[in-house]
Order: sequence, then structure tokens, then C-alpha cells
Amino acid sequence: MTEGANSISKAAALAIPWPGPDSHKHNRGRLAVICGGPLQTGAARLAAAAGHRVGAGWVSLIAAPEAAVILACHETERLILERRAGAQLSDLCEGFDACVLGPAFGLSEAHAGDVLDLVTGFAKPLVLDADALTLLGRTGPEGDLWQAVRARTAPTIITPHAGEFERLAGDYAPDKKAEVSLALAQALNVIVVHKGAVTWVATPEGDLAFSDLATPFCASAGTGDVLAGLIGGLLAQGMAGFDAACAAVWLQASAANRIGPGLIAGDIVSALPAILNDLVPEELKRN
Ligand SMILES: NC(=O)C1=CN([C@@H]2O[C@H](COP(=O)(O)OP(=O)(O)OC[C@H]3O[C@@H](n4cnc5c(N)ncnc54)[C@H](O)[C@@H]3O)[C@@H](O)[C@H]2O)[C@@H](O)CC1
Ligand SMILES: Nc1ncnc2c1ncn2[C@@H]1O[C@H](COP(=O)(O)OP(=O)(O)O)[C@@H](O)[C@H]1O
Repeated sequence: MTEGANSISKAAALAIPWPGPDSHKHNRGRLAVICGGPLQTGAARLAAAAGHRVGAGWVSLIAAPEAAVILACHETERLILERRAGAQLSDLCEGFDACVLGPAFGLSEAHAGDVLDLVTGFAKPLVLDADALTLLGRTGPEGDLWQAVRARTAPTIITPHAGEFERLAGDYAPDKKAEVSLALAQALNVIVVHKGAVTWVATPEGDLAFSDLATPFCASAGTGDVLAGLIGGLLAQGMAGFDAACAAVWLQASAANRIGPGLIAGDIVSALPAILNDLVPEELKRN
């Protein structure tokens, strides 16, 4: 079944959108990243910074007041959107082109309700990662949330690591990673980015690609949050789901490889401009 799978190469990243003379911050893609509680803001900040670096022109972090104050102490370029009691995430995300939900979000019933609200009410491309996937695994195929994800018409990209994948689809043999990724993509009607030393990207239509490019120094907290943000940033700029996922996987691996030993997640974000400069059309290149 994996015979038709493509190895993700630089060509995937050459397809990313570039700004032109008519670009301004609001038409380069507006990305929303949903933040968790006040002690858990780092993961969303990593995702938001990655989405911003990869070209989204306007990136907002959406957080409850206690977390918004923490964000305000850290953020310079990202906008902070305070979520007052009773406000629905789907309402706050109106006007954004894509959204990332899950990194360090939380696992309570209220969080599960928020995930269901956004999955149902946000009709644009959505990246579900981390806690959003754990909550999805809890409801299982018969649950409201699973059914709501299946019913979405806008692209949904999920980015499970092996532990999160098992919560969604159960145990699998290591040599069946491609097959189980495709099966989950079909079962959930989503694009699956099944992370690890080999990362597989699978769609419900049967597209399949893989990357084994990334340094094992990627095995470090927050690197998956960066990947989720990269995908979100590319989706916000209008890239199709599978293309955005493949490009983000290549960019994350290439930026990480440029750092190597000592890598921590934020370094991937910092290494991106150099990687992008190697890809950008000549007239936009830094000299
Ligand atoms: N800067 C931050 O604030 C960060 C916050 N994070 C958040 O921390 C919370 C816990 O994240 P975890 O990723 O530990 O998720 P989980 O706590 O959901 O899963 C970890 C469990 O899964 C198992 N597992 C199996 N295969 C694994 C694999 N390939 N990679 C990771 N775990 C695997 C582990 O043994 C462990 O028991 C999430 O909310 C996450 O978003 C992380 O994203 C790291 C960075
Ligand atoms: N051994 C490895 N070799 C290459 N890449 C890895 C390895 N382990 C993890 N990664 C990559 O690092 C990232 C880790 O993501 P994840 O586990 O979700 O981290 P976090 O939740 O802390 O952000 C993924 O992109 C994954 O593909």
C-alpha cells in the first residue's frame, strides 16, 4: 500500500506562498492560535511564532484573561485576543483564515466543549494537535466530537505523535505506520500528519507522503507545536491541506537540521528565515 508514497522533498516547500507588491498584513493570511491556561502558554506561543515566521501576516493568540496577561508579558509581534467568560471560540475566530487548537490547551470537559464548538463552528482550515487529539480519542468514533470532525467540509489537519495516534486508532505494528495513517485519515475525514523519526502525511483520498529527513534532536518538547504552527501559517496563506502539511514537515526538518545538537523548539522558528531565503524567488532574496 505504501508503494505510491512520495518522499517529501524541497519541492514541497518551493510551493509555499510569497508576498508581492499588493501584499499587506491582512491579506497575507490571518492565523488564530488558541492558548491554554496561564501556566501553559508556551506551547501556543511556539505555534503562533512558527505560523508568523512562515508568512502569515497577522497572528493572534486567543486566551482567557489570566493567560492573556502572561502572553502580554512575552509577545511583541503577535496580537492577543482576550476571551471573556462565555465567549465562544468559534465566534472569536471569525475573520481568521486558519486556526491551530490543541497545544497545551487542557483536557477538562470545558475544553472538550471548546474543541467541539470550534470543530463545528469554524468553517476554515483547522489544525488539531496535542490535547485536542487526546480529547478526540476519548470520545472515540461514536462520539459527538469524532462525528463533528468527520462532518467538516473545510480542511482539518491532525498532527498526532505516536502516543496521540494510539489514543485515536489503537496499537499498530511499527512497519504499518503508513497504512494506519491512511486508515485514520479515511475514518476521520482529515489529513493526518503522523509524526516521528519518519513522519507520514496521509489524506482521505489516499495521498501518502513521508519524511525521514529530521534530526533526532527534534525529540525535544515543543517541536511538534512548531510544526502545528507552520501548518497553520501555510493554511492561513491559502495553501491546500496536503501541500501545507508536506511543506511544513520539510521546513521543520530542514530548520532543525541546521541547528542539530543543542536544538530546542524555538531554535527551529529562529532558523526559518535562512531556510526560507534559500527557497524564495530571486527578486525577493536577501542579499
Ligand atoms: N512549551 C510547552 O508548554 C509545551 C507543552 N506541551 C504540552 O504538554 C502536554 C503533554 O504533552 P505530551 O506530548 O507529553 O502529550 P501527552 O501527555 O498527551 O502524551 C504523552 C504520553 O504519550 C506517550 N507517548 C508514546 N509515544 C510518544 C511519542 N512519540 N511522543 C510523545 N509521547 C509519546 C508517552 O509515553 C506519554 O505517556 C500537552 O498539552 C502538550 O501540548 C508540549 O507540547 C511540549 C511543550
Ligand atoms: N527521533 C526523531 N527523529 C526525528 N524527528 C523526531 C524524532 N522524535 C520526534 N521527532 C519530531 O519532533 C516533533 C515532536 O512532536 P511532539 O512529540 O508533538 O512534541 P511536542 O508536543 O512537545 O511539541 C515531531 O515533529 C516529530 O516528528
